[in-house]
Amino acid sequence: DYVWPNEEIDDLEAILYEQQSIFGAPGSDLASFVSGCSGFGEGTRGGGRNFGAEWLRTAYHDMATADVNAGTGGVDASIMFETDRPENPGKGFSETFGIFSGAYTTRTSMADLLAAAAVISVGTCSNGKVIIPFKAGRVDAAGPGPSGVPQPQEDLASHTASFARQGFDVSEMIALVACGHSIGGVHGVDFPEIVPNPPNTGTDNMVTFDTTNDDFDNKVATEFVANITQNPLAFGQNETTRSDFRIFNADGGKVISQLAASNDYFLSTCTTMLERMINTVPRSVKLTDVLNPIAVKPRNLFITPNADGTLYVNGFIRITNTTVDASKSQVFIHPKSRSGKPLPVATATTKQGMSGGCDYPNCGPGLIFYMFNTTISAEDGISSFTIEIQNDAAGKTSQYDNGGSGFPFSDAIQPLFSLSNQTQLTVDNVNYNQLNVTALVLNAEDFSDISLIIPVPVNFTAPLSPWTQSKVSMKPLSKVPGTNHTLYTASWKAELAARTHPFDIVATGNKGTVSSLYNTWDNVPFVF
Ligand code: HEM
Repeated sequence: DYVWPNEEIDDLEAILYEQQSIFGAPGSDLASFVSGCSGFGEGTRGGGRNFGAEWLRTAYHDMATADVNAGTGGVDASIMFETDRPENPGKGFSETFGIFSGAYTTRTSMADLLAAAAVISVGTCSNGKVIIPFKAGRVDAAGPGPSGVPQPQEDLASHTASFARQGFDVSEMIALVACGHSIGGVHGVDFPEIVPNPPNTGTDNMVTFDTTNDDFDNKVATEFVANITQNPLAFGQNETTRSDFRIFNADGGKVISQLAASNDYFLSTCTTMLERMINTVPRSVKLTDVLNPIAVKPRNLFITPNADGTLYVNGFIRITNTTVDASKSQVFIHPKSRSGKPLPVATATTKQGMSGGCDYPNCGPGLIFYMFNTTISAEDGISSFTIEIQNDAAGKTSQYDNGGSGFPFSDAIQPLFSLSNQTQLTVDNVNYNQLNVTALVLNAEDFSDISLIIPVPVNFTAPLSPWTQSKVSMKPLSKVPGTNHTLYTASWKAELAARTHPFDIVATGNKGTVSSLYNTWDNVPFVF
């Protein structure tokens, strides 16, 4: 059962189900990039690019070098090191990386993001008819893997062998290729031997696989079977590159006819095949259970000291509309003090506009954001809270205690966003991000080290790099009058390429460690 916070799934859960949000990253609506399947990218490029198709092709090319018998390869983001290979032409890969690398963190692998990209792509392009169950836990490759993405000029025997290596038999190969080639098309700029490539008029000279290039549907099969297809890999000018023709006929045309006969059958087959595709991972990788939208999830929590020895505590709780009914439920926050002394109960409220959820149907429930605030004495402090919903969506009263010990939230150490800021500066023609953080630390004398820690890539110029820590020691600023809290401050500066990875504040001493982990820059005011 879910316990908050969960490093492995919190961000991916937001990417998948909190596509529309009152907050920014990581749920900053990656799905909007593929709205309508093509996404606004097509508009700005004058047509011819379909972001949904690019994301799906990227996930497949990442997986396609898997060797399931050896237990190697699969969705591991090795594709990021492999785009200079002849088997991986086109800008679809770099466009996909460009969109998703903003969500790549120490907690979310690029491989999980590429799998999520496939899920969101197909979800959007099918208008919610294909919802691929998503598991997290993929691990990024440290470098390129073997080559082996199937190419259109190869013969059927080599395609059959290639798909067998990936774990798909002939029938499954036919289905998986039909599913993939339901959206997008072949671009003349990348494959001039397959489709005409006159001077590019801004469409990259795309010829689509079927007449519904931004609908994930079985037209690719119906038009093939009816012999009216425009699919360049089936009846293109170049016979050698008619790989779809050879593959769709590999079993005498049985599977492609079944896929053509029923769109429902096509969609359910593709759900199964694509789920297997994204779950093809190296043997050493252990995936999580299938993710589901989390019913009650704290989203942003803040503590601010007042001048009179009290602490102002406020925050947001995200609740699914299958759990809460905004029109009649009442939501209460029960803070738990450090001292053991009872604290007043806070009422959480929502209002119009404080809602979110998915961009496309069937992806997840509606989400309602509740906010609360309370003032507590700094002496009592806060260590956690529980949530009570009266008259919930089922008409009952329910308590949410996060698996028993409450939702952890402590004034032992917290960044003070109102006293922090971020800025960008240029020194000697190099652009930097700078973060100036002020933090609240309780009983600072207990600690020998208080640091601001920000993960940065080991290698800024690699397509995908593991993380290392950039650590800055925090300096005491002043005591907060009437409390045992001290303000600490530190500044961190790094080249823009280091990006704004969420930051940690950690204090260590011989009595133990306290930390406030994974604080988003979105809450830090920007100063110009
Ligand atoms: C023998 C196997 C396959 C071959 C030879 C093949 C070949 C191709 C080629 C040549 C293109 C044109 C790319 C471009 O111009 O941008 C393409 C596009 C595409 N392929 Fe495949 N493919 C195969 C299997 C698959 C599979 C299994 C999937 C996914 C399940 C897939 C998904 C896609 C998608 C979505 C596009 C459209 C990309 C876009 O419009 O940007 N392909 N494929």
